[in-house]
Amino acid sequence: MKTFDSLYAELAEKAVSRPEGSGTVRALDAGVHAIGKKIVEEAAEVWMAAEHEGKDRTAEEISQLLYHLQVLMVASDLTLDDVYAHL
Ligand SMILES: N=c1c2ncn([C@@H]3O[C@H](COP(=O)(O)OP(=O)(O)OP(=O)(O)O)[C@@H](O)[C@H]3O)c2ncn1[C@@H]1O[C@H](COP(=O)(O)O)[C@@H](O)[C@H]1O
Repeated sequence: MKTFDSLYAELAEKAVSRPEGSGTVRALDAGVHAIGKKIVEEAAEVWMAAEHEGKDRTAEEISQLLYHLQVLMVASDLTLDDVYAHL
C-alpha cells in the first residue's frame, strides 16, 4: 500500500524525470499559486465530506488533500523531514 513517504518519493522523482502525462508535472508547472488554490478547494471538500458524506468519501478527500500538500512541498523545495521537524 502507498504511504505518505512513498508518495512523496514518487512525486519528487517525477519532478525530476518529468514523465509525459503526469498530473504532478502539470501542477508543478502551474506554480505555487495554482497549487495553493487547489489545496484550499480540497480542504473545503474534506470538510464537506466529513460533515455530510460519510467515512469513505472523507478518506478519499483527505487522500487528495494530502497529495496536493505534497505537490506544494515539492514545488517549495521542502522535504518530509522539513515538515516532520515541526510535528
Ligand atoms: N494521489 C494522487 C492524487 N490525488 C488527487 N490527485 C489529483 O487531484 C484531482 C482530484 O481533484 P478533484 O476531486 O477536484 O477532481 P477534478 O476537479 O476532476 O480534478 P481537476 O479537474 O482539478 O484536475 C485528480 O484529478 C488528480 O488530478 C492526484 N493525482 C495523483 N495522485 C498520485 O500521484 C502519483 C503521481 O501521479 P501523476 O503525476 O499523475 O503520474 C500517482 O501515484 C497518483 O496515484
